[in-house]
Amino acid sequence: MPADASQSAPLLEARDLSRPPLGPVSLTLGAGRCLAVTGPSGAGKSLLLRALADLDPAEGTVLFQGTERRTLPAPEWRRRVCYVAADSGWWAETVAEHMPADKAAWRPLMQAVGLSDAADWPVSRLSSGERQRLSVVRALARRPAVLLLDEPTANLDAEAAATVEALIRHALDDGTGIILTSHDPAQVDRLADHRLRLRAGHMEPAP
Ligand SMILES: Nc1ncnc2c1ncn2[C@@H]1O[C@H](COP(=O)(O)OP(=O)(O)OP(=O)(O)O)[C@@H](O)[C@H]1O
Repeated sequence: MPADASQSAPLLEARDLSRPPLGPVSLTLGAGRCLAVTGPSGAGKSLLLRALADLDPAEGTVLFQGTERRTLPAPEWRRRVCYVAADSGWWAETVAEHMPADKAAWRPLMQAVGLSDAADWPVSRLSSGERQRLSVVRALARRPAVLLLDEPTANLDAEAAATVEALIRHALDDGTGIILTSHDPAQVDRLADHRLRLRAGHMEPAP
């Protein structure tokens, strides 16, 4: 049985997704639902998120609201299905240069993660925890329909992690579908409606 995090029509659906050593994996995700992908280090969690975002070549079928991934140009797909790495890249000089032109889309999010002054900061000064919080802000500011969060609080202390979890909850309330990986069972309990457990690239039945 595929892991099922859908409530109504699926936002995202994967059928027999495979990218050795990952797969085959099948799942569905509905609007406003959160699917947690768990499993030991090296189980294939990041490979799964990257395959869903079309960042690596993969076999199988992935659909966004019934539209197959291969029928859409990659940038368009990634606008809808947005992957946020645990340690994502920053290429321009300042934080603001990575954000959309509409400041209203991201100023409140920056404030929510305790970084209201960070817009003019050079990216070279960012700590790993600041980078991680701002990566989530950067992704949410573009309002993707599906957000794929790879260990979104891995570099954060409890207080900063709570601000990111609050953003995640807010996005879920707004109807965003979220798939996250986590090594923190308590976080999975707090956020996830459904779980998918991987081991050595294969789906394990939920405990
Ligand atoms: N490009 C690649 N080609 C072949 N194997 C890869 C590739 N990238 C990663 N792997 C391997 O696939 C396995 C799964 O990697 P992945 O990064 O998805 O693990 P993970 O579950 O996210 O682990 P962690 O919890 O440590 O982040 C690992 O054994 C890794 O070495």
